[in-house]
Amino acid sequence: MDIVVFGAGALGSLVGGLLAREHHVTLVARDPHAQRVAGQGLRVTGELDAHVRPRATTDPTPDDLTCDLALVTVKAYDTAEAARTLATGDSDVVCSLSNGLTEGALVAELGDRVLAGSATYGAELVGPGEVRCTGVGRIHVGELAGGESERAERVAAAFREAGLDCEADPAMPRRRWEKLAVNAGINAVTALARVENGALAEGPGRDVAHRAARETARVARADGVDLTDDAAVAAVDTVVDETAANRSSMLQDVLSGGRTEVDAISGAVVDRGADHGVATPTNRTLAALLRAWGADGITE
Ligand SMILES: NC(=O)c1ccc[n+]([C@@H]2O[C@H](COP(=O)([O-])OP(=O)(O)OC[C@H]3O[C@@H](n4cnc5c(N)ncnc54)[C@H](O)[C@@H]3O)[C@@H](O)[C@H]2O)c1
Ligand SMILES: CC(C)(CO)[C@@H](O)C(=O)[O-]
Repeated sequence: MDIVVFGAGALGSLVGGLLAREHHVTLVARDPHAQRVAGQGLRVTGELDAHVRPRATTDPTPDDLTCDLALVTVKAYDTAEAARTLATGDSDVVCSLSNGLTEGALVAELGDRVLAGSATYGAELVGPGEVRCTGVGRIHVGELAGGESERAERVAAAFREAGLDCEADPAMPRRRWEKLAVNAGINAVTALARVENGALAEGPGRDVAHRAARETARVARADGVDLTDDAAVAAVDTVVDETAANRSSMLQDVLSGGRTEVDAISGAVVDRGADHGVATPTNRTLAALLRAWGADGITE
């Protein structure tokens, strides 16, 4: 398969690097990472080990972006720009692995080429040309509206050929909303309280994370997705348990003084809730506090 990975930072370099063992992969990345990959290849270290030579570019032409599959692995807030650039090429299928609700920005530019995706692999960019796998997870792909899908099966088979754990999921809408509930609960609370995920196993943070997840489930149901409050809360508890020692991606963003994905996570729950007349006071408060930090944030 001809595969473009748009936004090859941590996750995109890991997934793109592993796919390059079997497929023709182009990484769209930024320098100095792109330059190092183009010159010396990409090393995958940590829980997996590979040295591969995908193509890498910072400034893709429409020809570079013409492919069987474009994977979008930018931070959620860069999705709209990625979609505009991808629209200059001719990709058969486009699939985002970013956290948060990003499909609106993709569909606006790329229409029905867009598939939903999610990834639970863990990745850190160690430095130019090297990505560390911090957790072997699983990738799911499927139609935005759900249902069986030949093209999602094709994508999943191509991932498996390259040795990645990947399944086509006919219930992607539910999977994505459940992941949103997890991120709305864990990411926002750990980023604001400055605690590891495991701190939400008990105490006041747990209660706030549960409230945020229950609100997300209510909005999901108003959106036509069958996600119960109990299932959303159970998903938060499972991830807290399985990733107790992790610093969530949003906590890492706050600690490094970077921009957070608040708009696509807590903010998306609030906005979608407002569309359906569902009150989301906990997510509204979390989003406001994260935005207050983002406007004037102290990192020490
Ligand atoms: N890192 C993980 O373990 C992990 C796991 C699951 C999901 N995610 C999600 O995946 C997404 C990406 O996360 P990440 O940790 O890889 O972030 P990251 O910041 O390491 O990677 C994103 C990369 O996209 C690049 N980029 C953005 N716009 C670009 C453009 N126009 N041209 C070229 N490059 C561009 C950035 O420079 C950056 O290197 C996020 O939504 C995150 O929540 C990450
Ligand atoms: C699953 C998760 C919450 C684990 O830290 C992760 O999605 C994150 O950090 O964004």
